[in-house]
Amino acid sequence: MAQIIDGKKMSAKILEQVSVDVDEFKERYGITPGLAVVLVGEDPASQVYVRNKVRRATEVGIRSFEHRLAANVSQEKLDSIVDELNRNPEVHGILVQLPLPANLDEDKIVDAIDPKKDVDGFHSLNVAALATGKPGLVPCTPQGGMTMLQETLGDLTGKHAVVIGRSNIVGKPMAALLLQANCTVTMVHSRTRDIAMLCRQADIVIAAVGSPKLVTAEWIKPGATVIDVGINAISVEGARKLVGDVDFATVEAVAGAITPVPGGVGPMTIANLMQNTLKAARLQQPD
Ligand SMILES: Nc1nc(=O)c2c([nH]1)NC[C@@H]1CN(c3ccc(C(=O)N[C@@H](CCC(=O)O)C(=O)O)cc3)C=[N+]21
Repeated sequence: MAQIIDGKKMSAKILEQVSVDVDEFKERYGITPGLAVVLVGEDPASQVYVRNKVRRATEVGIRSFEHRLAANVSQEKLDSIVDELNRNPEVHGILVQLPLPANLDEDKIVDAIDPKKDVDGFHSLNVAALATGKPGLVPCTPQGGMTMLQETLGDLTGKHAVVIGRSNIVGKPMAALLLQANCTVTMVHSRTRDIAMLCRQADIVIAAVGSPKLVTAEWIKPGATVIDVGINAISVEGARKLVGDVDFATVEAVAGAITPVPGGVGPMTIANLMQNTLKAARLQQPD
């Protein structure tokens, strides 16, 4: 039976520290860190995430600014809101909830955010910084996965990590962080031949594809650490259920350690968002 890596507990610890650090920041600069969340459209899952982010922000003493826009908002309108948030000195972090409706240009909006306020770490300059090992804002979900790995395994040097999925928001930044931590990194994706064979060689498996229960016990080397980034809403006997990309029930029996869904990477993402907001607020102070 695998050790369950408790993202709820781990994120609570991070949030406690952020709360202390926010107090210190307020004391030092006389400023409250601010996070703006922009939500376009009415996707119910997105609304849940945004509500959670706002709640956590309040808990740690970060002021939040919510912008809810109709799904048919124009690119110009969205651009002008981002521009206004860039210039607002009370806003230190800006998050535009993705995905955006198809008529909007996601890359353009993300690159319009001031890189110092880019708490998602999605701006081209932050992507470049991560790829070249320079300081910058790091994407929250991959950072959360790394914290879970380091808390569980300690030093990751020499470990073979297989990342399933090559998205810009999880797979690629995750691979960059693992590489930075001296792992040997293999990336596998929909066009990879024999994913199962490659995964079985991994000390660490990161599942980030958005395919419910894709990873089964036969893919996992006994004792390996499994980080499940998938958040898939499925319907079980008419009820909405959240499952990951990993078939938890079977994999748990072989893995050495595993993250659950819910209660795994999700809460870590939000904790890191708060950490990034404070980091961004510091970056924007003169000294
Ligand atoms: N610009 C942008 N940045 C994001 O970081 C971003 C985004 N867009 N779009 C959507 C995804 C998804 N995401 C989640 C965050 C927390 C949980 C989370 O805390 N989940 C809880 C359960 C929540 C529930 O019950 O639905 C858990 O796993 O335990 C889930 C998903 C951030 N995202």
